[in-house]
Amino acid sequence: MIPTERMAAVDANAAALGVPRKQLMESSGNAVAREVRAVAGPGAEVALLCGRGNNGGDAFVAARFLSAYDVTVSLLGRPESIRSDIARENWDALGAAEVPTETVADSAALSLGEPDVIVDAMLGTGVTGALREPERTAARLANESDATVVAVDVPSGVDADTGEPTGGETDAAPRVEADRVVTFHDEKPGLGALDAAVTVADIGIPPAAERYTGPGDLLALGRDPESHKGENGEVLVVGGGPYTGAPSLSARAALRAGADLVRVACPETVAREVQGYSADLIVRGLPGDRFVPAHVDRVSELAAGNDVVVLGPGLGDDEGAREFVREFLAGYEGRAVVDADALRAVPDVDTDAELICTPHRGELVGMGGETASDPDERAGLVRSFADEIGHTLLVKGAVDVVSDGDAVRLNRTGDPGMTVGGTGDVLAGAVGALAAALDPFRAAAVGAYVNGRAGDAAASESGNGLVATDLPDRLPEAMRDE
Ligand SMILES: NC(=O)C1=CN([C@@H]2O[C@H](COP(=O)(O)OP(=O)(O)OC[C@H]3O[C@@H](n4cnc5c(N)ncnc54)[C@H](O)[C@@H]3O)[C@@H](O)[C@H]2O)[C@@H](O)CC1
Ligand SMILES: [K+]
Repeated sequence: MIPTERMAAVDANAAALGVPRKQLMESSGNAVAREVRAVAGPGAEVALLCGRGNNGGDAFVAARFLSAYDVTVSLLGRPESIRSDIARENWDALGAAEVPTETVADSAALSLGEPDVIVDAMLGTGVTGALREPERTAARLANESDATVVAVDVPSGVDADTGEPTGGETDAAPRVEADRVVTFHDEKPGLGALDAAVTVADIGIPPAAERYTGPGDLLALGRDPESHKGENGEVLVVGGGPYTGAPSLSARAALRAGADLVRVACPETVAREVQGYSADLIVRGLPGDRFVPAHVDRVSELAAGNDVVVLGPGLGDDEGAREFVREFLAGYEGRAVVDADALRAVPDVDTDAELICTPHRGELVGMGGETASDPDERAGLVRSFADEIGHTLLVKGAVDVVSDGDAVRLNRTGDPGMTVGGTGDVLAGAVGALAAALDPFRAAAVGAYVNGRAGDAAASESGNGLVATDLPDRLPEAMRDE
């Protein structure tokens, strides 16, 4: 089962793996033709109703695979209005294949005749709102016809995620009532509820497009261009004590990963140094040189005004800091990224907070989790441990494993040079900023992907001389969709 949004991401990941969309369209069209062959023998009359999006493009391809049939391709709209290059190229290819085509500019010109099969390729997952003309009339005619109606991907006017009419239940607008649906790659959540036979066609999307993060995962980042300061996330980094570099790196990474405001709560002894790292940070010094339980109230107060807390960078592993983490988490109900020395406390604390834990394999074991050398086995172990602790895990390694206890995603961006100290602090900060906008699982997966990409870019310049401070400023480029 794959929701529409995830399908678009997987599609983009497939393209990055060398299987571009036009190739997928070829496979989709081929699958549609196969479905037509399953319902009618050679010579049968087939009417293909095609929209101007890629759903229509699938049918242009199908028509080329149906040379043994009496095929008519009807384009609803003008050829100039075909929306993508790949659909237009397939439209143009129909001429060479001598497939009869017609264009239907308005509904008055629509007549279907008496075909044996109608292929509904008007609208797929790109539909918005109720069917407009001429699709609306075409859907009504298809529903009234005696032909077997084969829908491409999803019946036109049906929401693939919900199965509901796109115009809403109260709207009298018709949707296509298909006899059969040939959908691509995986079952869609909304199709099960329909009174139609659903075929899932494998269109050659490599399993790696789903298994690993890729540029498609960045589609989740689409920011609202109208947003104001503060709407893209406020992050509080809680760390420092024995180390000053760690909280500074996390904070800088959070800013570069898109947070609007980043505050750092740290012992006053290191506050000046953290502030010196970046004038863009708001630094709150706490009495003393280490975190202690007496700081919990003040930090909780600060945390309440933020979307996400990044807890742990540079905290140190003394008993006071450990107790601080336990008491803070016990009372915190928001979202937090937990890293480094704060990780050990997580399995013992009863908290209502929503946590993203970012251990490396050693820290995972320290938390009570297990690891394995076989990647599949390791992924399974991470998943069940995430389920057990009730939080999202991002386990760092040559291949990172992300799981919320249900879904699992692997990430293979990143360079061996990134084993240098501090890159984990950058990751935690980036995930913190992302978690202000995305759910924990996606924030972790996208964070791992972009952090690794920033590392790859840095390594291409500095090789093994890469240092963690090279990474934050490379995040914006790494977050850009290819
Ligand atoms: N991995 C994928 O996602 C793949 C998708 N493919 C096909 O691509 C389809 C999605 O393509 P598109 O994103 O181009 O979307 P559609 O083909 O669904 O078309 C969207 C276009 O239709 C028009 N439109 C939208 N709502 C309308 C309404 N209510 N009434 C009339 N016109 C309306 C708009 O011009 C819009 O741009 C899928 O359903 C599938 O058939 C396949 O080609 C292969 C792989
Ligand atoms: K359709």
